[in-house]
Amino acid sequence: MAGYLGSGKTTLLNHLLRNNDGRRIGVLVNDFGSINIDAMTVAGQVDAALSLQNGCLCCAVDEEGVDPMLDRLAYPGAPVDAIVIEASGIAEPRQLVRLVLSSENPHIEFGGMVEVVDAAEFEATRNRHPELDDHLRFADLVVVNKIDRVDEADHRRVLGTVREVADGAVLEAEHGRISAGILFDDPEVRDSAEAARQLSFADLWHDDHEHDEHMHAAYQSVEFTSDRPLNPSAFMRFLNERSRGVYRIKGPVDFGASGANRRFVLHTVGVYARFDRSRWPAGARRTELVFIGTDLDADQLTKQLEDCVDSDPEVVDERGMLYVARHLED
Ligand SMILES: Nc1nc2c(ncn2[C@@H]2O[C@H](COP(=O)(O)OP(=O)(O)OP(=O)(O)O)[C@@H](O)[C@H]2O)c(=O)[nH]1
Repeated sequence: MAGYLGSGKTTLLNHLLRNNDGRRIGVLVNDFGSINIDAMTVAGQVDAALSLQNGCLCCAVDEEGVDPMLDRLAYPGAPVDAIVIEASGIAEPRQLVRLVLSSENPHIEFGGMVEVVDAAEFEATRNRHPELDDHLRFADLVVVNKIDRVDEADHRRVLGTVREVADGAVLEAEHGRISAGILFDDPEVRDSAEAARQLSFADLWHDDHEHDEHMHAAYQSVEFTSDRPLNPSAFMRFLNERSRGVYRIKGPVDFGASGANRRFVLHTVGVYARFDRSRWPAGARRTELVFIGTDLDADQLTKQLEDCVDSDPEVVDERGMLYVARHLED
């Protein structure tokens, strides 16, 4: 997560921690001066936070320190489901994403780059920092925050400009209240002992805002399933041209004989796309994709995907599989 000084990164982070829907969220910040997650997580005291085993792991890191810190948070049976890295106001988001993507830790999956923008300061910030446009283009999700601080005309203008410049999905928010569901997968079902620990975390949390579920900025999810294989060329064309509101896509894809009857599990965030190849469990061979994003047109998406169904799945589409192979995990 990135954003200029005072845009509301910490506020958004605190909102996610409080409204985690049972997800255990670890936190990495590279500028402790700007973060006040809670008195219970004293700056840099990773071990103290770890010993709470409740999903909030705070530690001061510089960018070079990211990989070892990720290794400390992500391992089989780790106490967190998702990690939020908050870049300081001046950090270069690209560098941070490169570090996450280049992590060799098999338990790390890139979840997306979120850029937080202050709606009231947007134009002034953009004048002072023309590179903001680059950051908006690069972000997988832009959160236009502090909507309460602008009048309707400014609101419309700022949102219009952001939508024009940004390549990814755009959400508006007040006090960083977005739904955790757009960023994170559903929490795993845990045993009651762990659920109790999560509760004690919520109890510990110093909540100084009214909790109002209805204030969460909405996102949509659209599901597509097909028992008939998809044509790889058609599907890769669809992926390349997917609507910019699509923040994430995940799920298995059946490419039929073209994919040597294997299961290709797709995971996309913004423009990033990856396939993991595996075998189909008995009786479960079908394409089952979930699309998560903003401003999604469910009918259009469904129609586009139906058009990807292979009319001749026994004919091997080698060319299409070459495109798929570019996104295969090593
Ligand atoms: N009115 C209003 N104030 C907000 C909103 N979101 C955050 N703030 C306030 O804006 C100030 C800055 O918010 P932070 O969350 O600390 O911003 P930040 O991006 O973490 O700041 P740095 O870490 O300094 O870059 C705080 O006083 C917040 O309470 C919002 O949507 N509306």
